[in-house]
Amino acid sequence: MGIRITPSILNSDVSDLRGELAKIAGADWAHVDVMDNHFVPNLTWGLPVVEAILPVSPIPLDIHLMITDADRWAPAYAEAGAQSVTFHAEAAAAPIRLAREIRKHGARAGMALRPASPVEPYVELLGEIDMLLIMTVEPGFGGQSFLDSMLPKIRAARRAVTDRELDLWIQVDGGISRSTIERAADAGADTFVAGSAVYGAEDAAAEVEALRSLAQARHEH
Ligand SMILES: O=C(CO)[C@@H](O)[C@H](O)COP(=O)(O)O
Repeated sequence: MGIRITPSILNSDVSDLRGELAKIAGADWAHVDVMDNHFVPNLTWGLPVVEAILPVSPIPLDIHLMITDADRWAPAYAEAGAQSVTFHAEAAAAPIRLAREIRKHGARAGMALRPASPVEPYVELLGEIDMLLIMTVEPGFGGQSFLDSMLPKIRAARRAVTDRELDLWIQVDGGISRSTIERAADAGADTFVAGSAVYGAEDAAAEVEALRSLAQARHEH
């Protein structure tokens, strides 16, 4: 199973996004949190900022939409050139149609679940998406503690993927660091968002590699 490290730029120095993206050139994707102050109590950036950083990013962009009107906005991020676009299951009125539309524009389609949302109601939908994002903190802010209570959900998702022989990545987001990534990898996650762990480190590039080795070692275990 492949491992992907996808650092979140939420807690980077946003006055220098180009420079901050350059620091994580060795990662797989840059994770970009779009928040609308409705779905979550925080406001970040939207399509114009994503369009501005797409051409200067050394790695593909992974867009995580924490917005209420996902059906309206998600396809535009795919059309702009994001490699992956993730909407929240709780926010999408027509998740299957939306996933198909994202894919039609050439991007990978992701679906995210808040901590309170179980995976079971969505298992029949997994064949329509490329990635399931399991939030391991309450969405909205970086720097929170990893919720160990999400481990059974990650395990349940991994079981569903294995049973159905799906080619689906399981991404975890929130509180991922050197001290939590192994637990998430053991439970079945293969794609890891890390915000403050990477941008709070002395050497962001080295931190990406440290996280990658820890997760890789668990999967080879
Ligand atoms: O989506 C979010 C927060 O809602 C994340 O992507 C955070 O940016 C992760 O930050 P850390 O928990 O790793 O500091």
